[in-house]
Amino acid sequence: MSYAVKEMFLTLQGEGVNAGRRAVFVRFAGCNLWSGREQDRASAICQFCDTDFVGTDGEGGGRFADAPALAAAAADFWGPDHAERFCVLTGGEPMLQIDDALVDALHAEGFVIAMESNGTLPAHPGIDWVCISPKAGSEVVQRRGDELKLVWPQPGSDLDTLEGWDFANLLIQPLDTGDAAGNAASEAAAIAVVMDRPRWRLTLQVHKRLGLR
Ligand SMILES: C[S@@+](CC[C@H](N)C(=O)[O-])C[C@H]1O[C@@H](n2cnc3c(N)ncnc32)[C@H](O)[C@@H]1O
Ligand SMILES: Nc1nc2[nH]cc(C(=O)O)c2c(=O)[nH]1
Ligand code: SF4
Ligand SMILES: [Mg+2]
Repeated sequence: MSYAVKEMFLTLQGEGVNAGRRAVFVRFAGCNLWSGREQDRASAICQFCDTDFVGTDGEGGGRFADAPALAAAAADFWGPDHAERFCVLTGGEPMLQIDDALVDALHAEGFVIAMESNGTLPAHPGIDWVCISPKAGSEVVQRRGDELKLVWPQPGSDLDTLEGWDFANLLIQPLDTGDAAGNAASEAAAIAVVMDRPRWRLTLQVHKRLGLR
């Protein structure tokens, strides 16, 4: 199978339990909860997306003919050292494209594989770190994993229900509204959740604060 990748880059994981870790990001093109076109945003299931995942024209992006080609490109971004190789598969919705061949090829290059998914498709069992970020109004089938990362506030999502799922870490991530006042309100709302429910921890998108990708 070939893979449509919007962009690929080396950075720090900015979110979640692995925040601060050196990582190659592979951003797959396409999502099942929004077309990615601004004119469709208001009618999409997921309306707050902060990401351009349309097409394959980003830096490091392209159509990769097969899994070894994609994995070799990720290894090039990491560099020759094999120690601690870590990649994050995101998008868009990465589970639309991740398959056995890709997981095997990334493992063969020595990568620990993390994934950021909306959970509407089952996670590939070979993924080493599964992060699920549920979206209100979607049917989440992947109800177990390493971290559940809820963007907040999110009308229609129920914290009690999510606490019943099988995740090792429960994280609240303030909604990036695109403006300072909105972001301050999101942060206050997220802090209030943690103060009220000690099972949850605050996670911030630190790459945005640091000016990283
Ligand atoms: C762009 S998504 C791609 C992966 C997958 N489609 C998903 O939604 O989990 C990556 C992460 O960014 C989060 N995210 C998207 N838009 C956001 C926003 N405006 N504010 C905060 N987090 C956001 C998502 O919830 C997800 O955890
Ligand atoms: N640095 C950095 N960390 C991230 N963690 C999750 C991201 C994503 O868009 O999936 C992301 C991203 O876009 N950049
Ligand atoms: S599910 Fe993820 S990639 Fe798709 S629109 Fe929502 S945040 Fe963006
Ligand atoms: Mg992002």
